[in-house]
Amino acid sequence: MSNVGFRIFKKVNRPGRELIDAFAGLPVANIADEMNRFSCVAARIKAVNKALLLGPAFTVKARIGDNMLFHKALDLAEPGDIIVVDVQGDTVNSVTGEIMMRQALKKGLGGIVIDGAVRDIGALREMSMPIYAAAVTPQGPYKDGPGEINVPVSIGGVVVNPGDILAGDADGIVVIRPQDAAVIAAKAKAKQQKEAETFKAIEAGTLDRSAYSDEAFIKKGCQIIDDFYR
Ligand SMILES: O=C([O-])CC(=O)C(=O)O
Ligand SMILES: [Mg+2]
Repeated sequence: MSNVGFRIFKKVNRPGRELIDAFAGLPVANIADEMNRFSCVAARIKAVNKALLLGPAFTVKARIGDNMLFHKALDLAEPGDIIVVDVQGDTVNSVTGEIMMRQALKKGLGGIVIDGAVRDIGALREMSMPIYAAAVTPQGPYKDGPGEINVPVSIGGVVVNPGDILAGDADGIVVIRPQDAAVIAAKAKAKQQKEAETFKAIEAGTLDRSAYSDEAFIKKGCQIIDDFYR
């Protein structure tokens, strides 16, 4: 493929729905913990509404301030897909709004993630489809291209390949490679169950706090002073 920067790959190697659904109901924080606390999209990319994100990535590399390729992705993406838009973090121009998001909703897309800005935020906040973005501005997009569809992109410091699994909640988004997904989902589920037991122990007053005892701190070299600061 020679026309780097202006090309469209129509096919995405999507993981099976069963593999994706293994993450349903798991807090994103627990999933990320089981990836050694890596692979989370930068905190500036936030949920616009309360809808939970889970699905395979359909990627767009957009020219700054331009959404021609994003519009094309709306036509090419399949129900359940998450359109991931890399505009290099630029927030001077919004690259989507209510008209486009109504089309995404109508198509049954899994969600939209933009390392950039949106507009028509009042309507987007009320939508049942998950939308994540870095900023809001009324200043709209141009529609000229170039750009690319379904190549690896970078959003919030994380590489996203077409077909990677994205999971998002109020905390943010984690990106999972399909080949690692089964193991990570199993570990995250076990962690969630362990946390449920921790919550019960907190209520029962039986939670083991020995890791934070005075002895544990002294062993680390901490000075513990039974007096006022003066
Ligand atoms: O003009 C655009 O392409 C973005 C927008 O506001 C909309 O989709 O409503
Ligand atoms: Mg609009």
